[in-house]
Amino acid sequence: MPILQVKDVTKVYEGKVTNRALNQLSFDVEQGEFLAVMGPSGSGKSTLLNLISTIDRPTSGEIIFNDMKPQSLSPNELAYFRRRELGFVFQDFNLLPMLTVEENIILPLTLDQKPVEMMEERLKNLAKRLDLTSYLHKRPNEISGGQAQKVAIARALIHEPTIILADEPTGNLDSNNSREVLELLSKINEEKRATIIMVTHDPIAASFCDRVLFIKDGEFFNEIHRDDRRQTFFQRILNVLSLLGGGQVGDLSSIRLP
Ligand SMILES: Nc1ncnc2c1ncn2[C@@H]1O[C@H](COP(=O)(O)OP(=O)(O)OP(=O)(O)O)[C@@H](O)[C@H]1O
Repeated sequence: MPILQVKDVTKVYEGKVTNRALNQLSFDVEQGEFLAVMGPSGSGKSTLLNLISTIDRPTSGEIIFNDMKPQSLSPNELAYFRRRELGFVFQDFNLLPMLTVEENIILPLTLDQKPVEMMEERLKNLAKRLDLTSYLHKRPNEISGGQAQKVAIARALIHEPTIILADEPTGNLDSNNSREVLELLSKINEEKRATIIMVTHDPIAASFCDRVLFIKDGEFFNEIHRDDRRQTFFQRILNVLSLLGGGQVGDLSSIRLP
């Protein structure tokens, strides 16, 4: 039974010009999968994340989450559902500058008024696993971008969500920090069987996933599974991207992955 089902989802933005951002898109995500979503600019990736994260509603079609339809929830139930079931990782980290690293990480539990012992226990475990212990008392402006993204990942994990949604999580990082963050996401995915959906423009980032779903003009274009070495998977991702158009695949095809 898939953990997430996107069924015939269409999203039309009405305005002076009607814009069909997604058109009858369907796919499933299994528990424990690490899925990348790729597509040219304007292909509907952010729209899709907004629908999965219940920030917006489809015009038609359904999104089913663990056998449940979030669209049928009341606004209050929906806010709780989002806080409880989803973890978010953004390109620009979205840490609160006035809070310490530690306070940022436990924020989802603070908002849910969880017991202090639970917060301390989970914080201690995560900080150790993600190697954050030495800067827990610093503020976001006192740490590097790579460290900030690790803090954001810890915050996304602390309430043990059903799905982690990551929107270009390496978009603001250099290649070393990107690799560290992607290795961390892979480790969390493998060890905790956490389900991760990651939107990315970066084929190297996508090569860390189990599957890549490609969309074009709001429609399903292709999907490929990683059943071989990462280098081969990376080359296959580049092949699909070159069919999709709009990238600089030629510059990347000679890259050897570390
Ligand atoms: N709120 C909105 N109102 C009207 N049109 C929108 C809105 N949001 C997105 N669109 C349009 O829907 C289409 C898909 O946009 P979306 O942002 O989902 O693409 P994307 O694949 O995430 O692009 P990018 O990679 O550039 O972030 C685009 O044509 C965009 O202009």
